[in-house]
Amino acid sequence: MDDALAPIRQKIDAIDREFVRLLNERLELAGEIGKVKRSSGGSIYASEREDAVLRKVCSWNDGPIKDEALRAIYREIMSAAIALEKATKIAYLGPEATNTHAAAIKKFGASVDYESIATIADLFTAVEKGEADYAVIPIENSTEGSVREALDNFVESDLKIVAQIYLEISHALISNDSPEKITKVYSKDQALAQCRNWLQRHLPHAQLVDAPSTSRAVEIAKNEPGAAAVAGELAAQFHEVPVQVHNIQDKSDNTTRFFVLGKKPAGSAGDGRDMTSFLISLGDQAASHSGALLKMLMPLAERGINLSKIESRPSKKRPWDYYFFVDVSGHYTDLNMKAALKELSTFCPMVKWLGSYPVVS
Ligand SMILES: O=C(O)C(=O)C[C@]1(C(=O)O)C=C[C@@H](O)C=C1
Repeated sequence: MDDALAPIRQKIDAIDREFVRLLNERLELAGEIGKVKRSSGGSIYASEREDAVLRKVCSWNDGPIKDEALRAIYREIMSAAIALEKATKIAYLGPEATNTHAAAIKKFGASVDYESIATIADLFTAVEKGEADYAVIPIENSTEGSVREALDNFVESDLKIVAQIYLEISHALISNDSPEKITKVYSKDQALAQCRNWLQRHLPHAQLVDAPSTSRAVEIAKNEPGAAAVAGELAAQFHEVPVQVHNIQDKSDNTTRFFVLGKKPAGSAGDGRDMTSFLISLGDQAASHSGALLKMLMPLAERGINLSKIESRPSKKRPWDYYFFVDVSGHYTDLNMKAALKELSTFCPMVKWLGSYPVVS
C-alpha cells in the first residue's frame, strides 16, 4: 500500500509547499494594507471586505471542497492577516467557553487575542477606552428574544455595530461519566429549559441544578462523580471534559444573533448586502399623537427600505416614553437611506445611527 501512496503524497507535499508560499505572499500584502490603515487611522477589521472575499472564493469554487470548508479556511487566513496588521484584542461577554466566546471565535478565528469581560456595560467601556479593539455581545435569541441590557447601552454610547454573527446554539451532555451513571445535571437555567424534553426522556431521575453559566457548569461537573453539565462543545474542549451526547437541545433551530462593536463604522458591502440599525425617539408625540408610530415608519417604507425589526424600550427619562430600535435593509451611505433619515430628523427628537454591517455573517 505504501508504494501506491508515496507518489500521491509527494504531489500533496508539493502543493502544500506552494500553499505555504502563497499564504505568506498573501500575508505580506495584508501587512502592506495594515501600514496604510495604521497611517490613515482606518479600521483593521473590515467586515464588508471579509464578506466580499468569502463570497468571491466561494464563487470560484468548482471542485469537491464544500463552501463551508472554504469559508472556515479563509476565516483563519484572514484572522492571521488581522493579527499581522495589528495586535488585535476582541473582548466578549464571558466567562470563557460560553456561546458568546464561540461566536467571537467564529468571526475572528484563532490568531487574535481574546478577553472575557463580565458585563455588557463593561464591554462597551472597554472598546470606548481602547482597552479592546472590538467587543462581541449577544443581541437576541430566536426563542428568548432580545437582550435588553445590550439595547439599553446603545443609548449613551457612540460605538458602532460593524458586523453581526449568527450562531446556532447546540447543547451537549458533558461528563467524565457515561450517561447511565449520571445522577445530577448542572447548567444555566435557560440551557436546562432548552433541553427539558431530552433530559426527561433520557435522565428522568437526575437532579437538575442551576449554575451561573454553562461554562461554570462544566467546571463543577468535571470534579464531581455522577455529575454532568449541559453546555456547548467549546466548554467541553476548554475544560477538557468529554462530550457524552451531542445535540441534546429540543429545538434544532435555536439561534443567537450577536453584534460586533467597534469605534469606526464599517464600509458598504453593496448589492443589497447591508443592514443598518437605528435608535429613534418620538418624544411626546408617541403618547399624544395618533398614528405617530406609523408616521415614523413612512419615510422608510416610501423609499422601499425594508424594516426587519422594531423593538421599543422605556427611555427611563419619563414614564411611558420609549426608544425604538430599528433594523432596516441597506447602508447608511445609500442615498435613499440618507433621505429617509433627513425626513425623520424633521420630527423625531432623536435619530441615532448605530451602525451598518453586512447581512451575512
Ligand atoms: O482588505 C483589507 O482591508 C485587509 O485588511 C485584508 C483582509 C484579508 O486578509 O483579506 C484582512 C482583514 C480585514 O478584516 C479584511 C481583509
